[in-house]
Amino acid sequence: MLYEIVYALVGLVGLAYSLDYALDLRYDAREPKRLPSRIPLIGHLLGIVKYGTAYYNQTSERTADEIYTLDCVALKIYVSRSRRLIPIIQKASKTLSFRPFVKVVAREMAGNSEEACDLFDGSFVDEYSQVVKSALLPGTHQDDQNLRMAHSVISLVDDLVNGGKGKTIGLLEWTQHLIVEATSCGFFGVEHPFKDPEVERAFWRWQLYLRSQMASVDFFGKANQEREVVNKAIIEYCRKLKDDTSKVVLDRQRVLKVAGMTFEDAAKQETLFCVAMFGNTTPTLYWFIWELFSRPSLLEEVRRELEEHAITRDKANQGEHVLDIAALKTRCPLMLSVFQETQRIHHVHANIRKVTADTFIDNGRYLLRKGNYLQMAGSPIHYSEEIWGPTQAGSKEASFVPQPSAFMAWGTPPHLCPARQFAATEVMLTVALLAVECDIFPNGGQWKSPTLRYNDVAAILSPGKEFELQVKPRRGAGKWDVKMGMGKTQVNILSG
Ligand code: HEM
Repeated sequence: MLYEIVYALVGLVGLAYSLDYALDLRYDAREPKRLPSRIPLIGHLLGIVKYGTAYYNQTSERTADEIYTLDCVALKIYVSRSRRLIPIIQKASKTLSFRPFVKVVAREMAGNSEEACDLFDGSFVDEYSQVVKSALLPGTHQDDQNLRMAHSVISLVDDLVNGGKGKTIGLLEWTQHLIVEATSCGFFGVEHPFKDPEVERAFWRWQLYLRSQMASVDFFGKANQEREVVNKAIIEYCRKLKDDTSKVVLDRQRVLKVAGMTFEDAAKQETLFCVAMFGNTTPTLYWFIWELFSRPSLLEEVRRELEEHAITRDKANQGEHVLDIAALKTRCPLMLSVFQETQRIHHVHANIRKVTADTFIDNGRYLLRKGNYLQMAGSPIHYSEEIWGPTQAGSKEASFVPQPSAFMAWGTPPHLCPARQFAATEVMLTVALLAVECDIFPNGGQWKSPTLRYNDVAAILSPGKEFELQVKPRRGAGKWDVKMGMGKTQVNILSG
C-alpha cells in the first residue's frame, strides 16, 4: 500500500512538472519574464488564494524585473512592481481596462441578475462612473453628508468617553461599528439600513467569505446567506429613500433605473458600495489609531497641533468644544503625515486591469496577451527604498514626503477612489477627537502587532485577531461639535 501511495505521489509531481513545462511552451518571449512557482503548476494560484494581493509582495521580492508573469493554470497574471510603468500602463487604458471588473463585481459581489450585469458591457459603465464621481466632488451636498457623518462620530466617541468612566473595547469591533454607523449616516441618512445590529453583523460575516464568493468557491453558500441579509435591508431602504439620503445614492439609483435596471438590481448596487465604503475605511482607521496611539511623543505633538489650529475650547467647560473640520483638513500637516504614512506602510492593494487586446507597452518592450490580467502591486512601490528611503516601524510617521506616481493608497488614475475626500475626512476627524478626548492603552500593556486577515478584499488588511484596549478619558473631555467651514475645502492627500 505504501508503495502505491509513493508511486501515485511521484506520478502526480511528474504530471505537475510536465504541465508546468507545457505552460512554458505557450509563453511568448516578448511577454514579461515568467516567475517560476515553488510548487509546480498550481503554486501561484495557491499563493493568491492564501494571501490575496499580499502574495505579490512575496513574488516581487524574488525578482528585480519591473514586470513579470505568474502562470495560474489557465490564465496569466502580469504583475507590475514599478513606479515607472504606472503612467505607461495608464496610457494604454483602452486595452488594459478596469471596465470588465464592474460587471464581474456586479455579478459576483452584488448578486445582480445577468440582465443587470449586461448593462455594464457598453458605454453606460463610463456614464455611471462619472455620475458617482461628480456626486462626490466637494460642495454643499458633501458638507451635508460630512456633517451627518461627523455628528455620528462625535456621538460614538462620546459613548466611549462614557461620562468620564471610559471603556474597554476591542479595537477592530469598535472601528467596524464606527465606520458602518458614521459612513451610513453620511451616505444613507440617519435612519440607515445598518441601524439593525443583525444587518451590520451579517455584513462583517459576509466579508470573511467574500474572496471565496468572488472566486466561485463559496461551496457552503455562507457568503450568499449573509449577503442576502444585507441586500434585503438595503432593498427595503431603497423602497422609500429619505430626505437625508445623499446625492450620490439618489443619483446612482436614478441613472441605474433610467438605464433599465430593475428596482431590486439597482438597490443591490448599494450593497456593493458598502463593501468599498466599510471594507476599506475600517482597516485604515484601525491602523491610523494604532500607529498614532502606540507612539506617545508623536501623539503629544499631534494633540498640540490640533489644539493650536483646529480646536476652540469652551474654557468654562459648560458648552461645547468645537473642532473646525476645514482647519483639520488644511492646517494640521503632522496629523496628515501620520495618516498618509499609515496608508503607505499598510497598503496591500494591487490595481487590476484586464488585457482586452494584445497590447505592447513601454515602446514595444513588453507584450501583454489578450484575455490575461495585469495587477499593479502597490506594496513593492510603497516600500521601495529608492523612492521612500528605508522603512522601519515607526521611523517616519512624522515626515511623510509626497512622491508623485508612487502612492497608490487611493488607486491610480483614471480609477482613483472617488470618495477619498470623504474617507480621509472621516478617519482624520475620528482620530482627532480620540486624540483630544482619550488616552488609550493596550490591555496587555504592549502594542503587539497582530497577524493579518489575508482573505480580506480591501486596500489595507484587517488584523486576524481582536485587540483589547482600555480607553481613559483625558481631562477636559466634554461636549463636542464640529464647524464645517467652506464647502470646497479639501484634505491635501496625495493620490496617484
Ligand atoms: C480609506 C478608505 C478607502 C480607501 C483606502 C479606498 C481605496 C480605493 C482604491 C485603492 C480604489 C481603486 C481600486 C482599483 O483600481 O483596483 C478605490 C476605488 C473606488 N472606491 Fe474607494 N477607498 C476608500 C473608501 C471608499 C468609500 C468610503 C467609498 C464610497 C463610495 C469608495 C468607493 C470607491 C469606488 C466607487 C471606487 C471605483 C472607482 C472607479 O470605478 O473608478 N471608496 N478605492
